[in-house]
Amino acid sequence: MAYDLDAARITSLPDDAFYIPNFISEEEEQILLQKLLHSRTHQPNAPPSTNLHDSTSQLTTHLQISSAPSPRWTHLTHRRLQTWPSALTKTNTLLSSALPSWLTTPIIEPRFKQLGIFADAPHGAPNHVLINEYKPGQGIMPHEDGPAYYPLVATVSLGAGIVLDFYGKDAEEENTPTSKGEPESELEYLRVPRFRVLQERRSLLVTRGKMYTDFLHGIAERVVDGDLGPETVCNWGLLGEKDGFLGGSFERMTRTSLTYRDVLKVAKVGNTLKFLGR
Ligand SMILES: O=C(O)CCC(=O)C(=O)O
Ligand SMILES: [Fe+2]
Repeated sequence: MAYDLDAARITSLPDDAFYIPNFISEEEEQILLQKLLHSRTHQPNAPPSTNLHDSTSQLTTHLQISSAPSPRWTHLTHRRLQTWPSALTKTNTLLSSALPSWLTTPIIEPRFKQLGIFADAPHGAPNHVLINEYKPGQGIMPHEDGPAYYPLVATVSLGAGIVLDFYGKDAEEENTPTSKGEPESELEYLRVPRFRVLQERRSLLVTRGKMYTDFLHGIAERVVDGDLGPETVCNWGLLGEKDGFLGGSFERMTRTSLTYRDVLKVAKVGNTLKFLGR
């Protein structure tokens, strides 16, 4: 399949954001979800994989033991998370290690390559993937991804749709009081998103440049995403299957995101082991 990045531009957003529906097939989505289903919860001393047919997991298990922390599910209060190939160090450095093939093919190779989205990134390709899983009612607080990464995130959504909210960084300007009178705390202010992007399952969302550096992004803790339409959803015209959203709302289901990034600082694991061995 050939992709035309410019046709995918979300023109109502500041530079730059792109949306491609049906970026992966249903079969590819199922393979990825199966991989994640069989990942165990993070246990520092977990025994190696016994799945003899799974050479990827054997290889990564070997790498985990010899080098990096185990990238299995870590449970947070509001979602659970995997970090591949490993979490960054305290100085935002990635210990160099290949991504497993199920995260690489076909998403990075050949599709990101065809789109050229990481062509200008320092490593020419993503070297890091965060996987977040959200059950209905779960979300992620407005935040920015920060300077550890080249300012571009490519997100593939699995399992279900979800609305991603973007907020201006200037809190004063963006916040509106939820009630009249003196707010007791900052929490009394309800942040109103400046932009909303509906990410369908199997879609790709790319944000870079100003969209990366000048805005916060978050996912509201809701069980229903509502108020959906051409006026309120920035990528409405680019959606693959609008029919499911014409009623103006949908019930959340479990949604998993793969967020691909290029970590700027990379250390060779060999050097690190030498350093640790001293
Ligand atoms: O799940 C998403 O689409 C957003 C995840 C996110 O913002 C992050 O991991 O930094
Ligand atoms: Fe983020």
